[in-house]
Amino acid sequence: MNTLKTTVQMAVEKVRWAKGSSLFQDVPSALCQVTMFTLADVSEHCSLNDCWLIICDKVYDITDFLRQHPGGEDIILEYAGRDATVAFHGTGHSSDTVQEMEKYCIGLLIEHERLNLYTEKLLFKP
Ligand code: HEM
Repeated sequence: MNTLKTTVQMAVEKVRWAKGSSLFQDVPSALCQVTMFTLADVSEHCSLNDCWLIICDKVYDITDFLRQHPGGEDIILEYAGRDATVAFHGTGHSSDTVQEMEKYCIGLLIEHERLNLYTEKLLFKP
């Protein structure tokens, strides 16, 4: 796996995301570690038993949730291993879901491969 995780990157990301996202709220900064993934990393997790998605540049491992998804597992599997931002927001998920899903977040997309860094702010915190 090509996972990139360096001290400098983690420090920069921590500050950025603490400002713009609920991801690290209430997490003591000394314990705050951000794992970076490339698109290639994420693409390796594209099956029913190992399913990652990218939504707003965050990486989610939803393997444990997949079979309980109210919209069905097939619709998510179409996006397994890749970016599902537009599909996720296009299907009008509730704000409760947006908060709850943070427990599945395992890290961030590496900066130069991001598309939607500020989208979360625009969509969820008008
Ligand atoms: C982390 C990823 C996801 C989570 C945690 C999630 C969770 C949920 C939840 C809790 C609902 C019930 C409605 C609500 O409260 O929002 C729902 C509905 C739905 N989801 Fe997702 N979802 C995810 C990704 C996706 C993706 C990528 C799609 C692709 C199009 C999708 C399509 C749908 C559809 C179509 C419904 C409506 C089901 C219905 O009302 O019959 N979801 N999802």
